[in-house]
Amino acid sequence: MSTPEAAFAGPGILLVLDGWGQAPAADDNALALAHTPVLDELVTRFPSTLADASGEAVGLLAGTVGNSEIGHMVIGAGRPLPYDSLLAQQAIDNGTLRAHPRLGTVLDKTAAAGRALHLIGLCSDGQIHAHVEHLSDLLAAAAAHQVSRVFIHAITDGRDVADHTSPAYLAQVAEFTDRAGTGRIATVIGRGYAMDKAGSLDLTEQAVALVADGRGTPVDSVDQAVAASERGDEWVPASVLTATGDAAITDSDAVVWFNFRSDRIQQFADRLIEHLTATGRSVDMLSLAQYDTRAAIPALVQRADASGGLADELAAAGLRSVRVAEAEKFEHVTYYINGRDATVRDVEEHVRITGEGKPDYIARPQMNLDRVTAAVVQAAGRADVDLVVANLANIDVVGHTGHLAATVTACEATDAAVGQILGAARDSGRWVLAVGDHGNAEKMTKQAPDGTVRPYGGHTTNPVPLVIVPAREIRSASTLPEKATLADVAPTVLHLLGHKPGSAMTGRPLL
Ligand SMILES: O=C(O)[C@H](O)COP(=O)(O)O
Ligand SMILES: [Mn+2]
Ligand SMILES: [Mn+2]
Repeated sequence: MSTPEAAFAGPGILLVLDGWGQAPAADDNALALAHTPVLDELVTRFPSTLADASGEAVGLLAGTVGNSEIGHMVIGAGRPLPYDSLLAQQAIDNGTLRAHPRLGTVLDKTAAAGRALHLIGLCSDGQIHAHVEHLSDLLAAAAAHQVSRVFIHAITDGRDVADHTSPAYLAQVAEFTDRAGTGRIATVIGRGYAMDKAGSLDLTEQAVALVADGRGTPVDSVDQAVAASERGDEWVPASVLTATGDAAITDSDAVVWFNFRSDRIQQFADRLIEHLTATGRSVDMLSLAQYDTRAAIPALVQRADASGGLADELAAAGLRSVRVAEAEKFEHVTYYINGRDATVRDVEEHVRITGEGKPDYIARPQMNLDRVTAAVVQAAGRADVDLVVANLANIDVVGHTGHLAATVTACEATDAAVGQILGAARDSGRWVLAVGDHGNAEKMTKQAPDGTVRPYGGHTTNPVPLVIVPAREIRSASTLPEKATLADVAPTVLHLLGHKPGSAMTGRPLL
């Protein structure tokens, strides 16, 4: 293998700009609207390309938007990884989900005892946490096993899909139950409550009380539940469908979670398990894919092996890395980039930046970026650190508000931070590889099914910029291939550090 051009070789910084996608300038492109002299110069002055960060290139179904988990996992693994959404869809398409022995056993037991099956999950087709159609397959399985009492506890989205679309998804659920001949929506609640992951247990407890004990506002219809929210689909208050009748979880019932992604449902699952145990209710519980809960829940779809990635290669080579991100993306530069592996290797240091109080992303789009930047600059100045891995969260996290002006400010704050980090890299003789993990802020509107164009804070299928800034100020003759994917990042990083890509990596060094 060739050695990297001298200007690039040596210690470096891998900088993930979360939600940094590429799209032509438009009046809903926050990145293009923002004044970003540093980012603009980066892509014109240094070797750069566009990398695929969505769909099959990273291990998702074709045409599926990227997300932070698969994005960071593929950046770390150096190869596409079949993600949980893809594995669930394959299991549905080839019939193995419906025929899963674990599911069959639980459904038979539930049917024989005349107990209820509770299906809990996010009802949208955002395909980041869940796909409402997966519910349809579980309903068919319940019907095949003659489970007659099936209660759906629907979580409304408005984040991975355009806001105010939840009535359409709930109508789709009603079609599924009609088709299967079993199941009724029993409760509705917004994901802001049911899928909090910031440890705000007061929110989670509302979802637990709703699903476990039927405590919520009585409503006559799902539309009434949705209309009661003053902050869109994410914040639909805990609502009980009176027409469905008592759907509280009783002893010996079964619960199946149909979100495939763990991060935002595990807090709810943990608290529900604890609440049921504390109140003497023993249930059979399954989840569509594996969750990182305190108590293990048997899963219907197993995770792909993500070992042999950057973390393993750095450890084998004895290369020290410092990981820096604020709380929102801390797991992404540690757990996910390490292949969903919670081991902290001897040569790794993890720096988690936390703010004070509850974050308000619209009022403070800067978040705690100044402290993230300071930590990166500090780590970059250390001679014993081979690689600094950092995530700048603002473009994505603020982008999710769907608030254009705040997102523009987030882009500008990120631009200034990148400028400081580039300065520190120059001072310490480091190269910088900057890359997005998926698109977000370059597209802040979306056309709803009814044709209206609405603010949209979710992710996109756009490619992401990938730039390599040399350690020394020279005019480099190097160019990057026209096409790249996130799988090329780890091989490139190892190459710049003077090492070969790992044998499990299928991506290639871009220089
Ligand atoms: O959970 C979220 O905030 C969004 O649904 C997905 O965003 P992420 O993939 O960037 O976490
Ligand atoms: Mn992300
Ligand atoms: Mn995101």
